[in-house]
Amino acid sequence: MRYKDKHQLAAEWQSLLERTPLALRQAVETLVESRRDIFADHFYQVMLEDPHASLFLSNEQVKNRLHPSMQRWLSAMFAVEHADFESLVEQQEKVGQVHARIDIPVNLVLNGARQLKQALYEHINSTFSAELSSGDAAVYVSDHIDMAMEIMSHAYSVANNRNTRMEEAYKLFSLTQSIGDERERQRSALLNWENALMFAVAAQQATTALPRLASSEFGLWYHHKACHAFEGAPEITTISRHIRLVDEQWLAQLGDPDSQRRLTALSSIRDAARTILMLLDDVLDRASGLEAGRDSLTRLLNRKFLSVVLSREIEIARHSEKCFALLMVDIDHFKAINDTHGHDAGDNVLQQVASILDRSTRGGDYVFRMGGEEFLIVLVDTDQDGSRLFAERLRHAVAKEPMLAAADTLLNVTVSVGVTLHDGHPDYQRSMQRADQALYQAKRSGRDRVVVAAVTE
Ligand SMILES: Nc1nc2c(ncn2[C@@H]2O[C@H](COP(=O)(O)OP(=O)(O)OP(=O)(O)O)[C@@H](O)[C@H]2O)c(=O)[nH]1
Repeated sequence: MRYKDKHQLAAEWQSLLERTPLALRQAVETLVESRRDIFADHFYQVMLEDPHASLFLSNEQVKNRLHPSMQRWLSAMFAVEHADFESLVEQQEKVGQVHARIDIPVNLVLNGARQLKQALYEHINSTFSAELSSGDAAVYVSDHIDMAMEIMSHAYSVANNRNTRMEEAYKLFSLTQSIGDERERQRSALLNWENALMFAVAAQQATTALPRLASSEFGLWYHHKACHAFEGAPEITTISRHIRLVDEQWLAQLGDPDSQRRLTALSSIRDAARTILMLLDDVLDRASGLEAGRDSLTRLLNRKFLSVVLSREIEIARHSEKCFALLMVDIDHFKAINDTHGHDAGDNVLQQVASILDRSTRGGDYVFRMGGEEFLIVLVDTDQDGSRLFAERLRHAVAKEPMLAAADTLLNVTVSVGVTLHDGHPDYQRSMQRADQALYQAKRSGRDRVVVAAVTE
């Protein structure tokens, strides 16, 4: 069932607000505005005492940024006038998405909300005058925070499910890197089943003893691995339907006393096997290219697995002395290569640069093609000096290798590199932005250079 849309949530929130008398809302707004720093302080103090929560909050940058944003959130939540409830809903969704990206457990978020409510109740009780019901104010505060939590939790679970599916797909992809071998193996497994079936038919075996496609070597691989790895692909539903048709309909019809019907069944089975092979080829073709995680031109990882990789590296960095660096690498004046020598020449250059990046990195590093002529290297187990040195070596390696753009065209190509170290902040998008800015600076200051972004506390 679909969850309420933004419009419904906004309307629900508005009616919640309108149930509370204006004077009471005004009093809560005044209280929140005058003490929002106290509430934010209380929140951090209590949460930092929780060893699980402090993993996410103890970083200096989190404190510096989240403290003011928590205060802004409180002000927005308890404003008397809300010009636009949909944007209030969107704000909560964004918070939920950040929580998912950071991978903060939902119980910690709920605990945080409870702590805030507690602090608000205490201040309401101690400051409200007799003519304003502190009980009603507490209900109002509680309903509002619950509403925000409901929206955050939904956004969190949507994003979290996506992350989990991505992670599983990534693991499977790493396990089944050799799509070519798999294709051949399953192709012959399906043909083996077909041969075994023909043999059994020729030997006039009872229909109940005929080999079922679903329990054949191919059927088992398909059910246990392919369905999982390629979940959601349209071909999967059709292949499953064909397997069912074969097992439940055509095999039974092979025992029909009418020879014409038996022949029809045999040819239907053959057609079904051909269709399955064809559809499987389509799925595997896509899997060996872009969708499985590798960019089809350069064979580098494509950015869809970036969040899986960075979340894991952040988790590793949390428990180790060593850090990782992000290197944003961009080919200089690439458009001019395309414009002067053609798109194919551009593609050749992209492949050669990608190959240098791949060769220059160690087994534990990751190289992504972010799109166009931009690449991202996740350099593991490094520090500021190490990552700068690596980036400089990479820049030299590209500059000194003439690129074969076409049979008779050798080009000198350079790259600009923006480098940054992961700063301990649980949200990797911040480091990505820093690397981007460093790259921008490298471009602005003349290209063919490395700029290392300082990690500011
Ligand atoms: N051949 C080829 N070109 C691509 C591909 N993807 C993107 N491009 C082209 O890459 C060019 C990138 O140009 P810009 O973003 O202007 O950058 P630039 O010319 O490298 O300039 P600077 O980055 O500022 O040094 C565009 O012309 C894109 O069309 C691809 O897969 N193959």
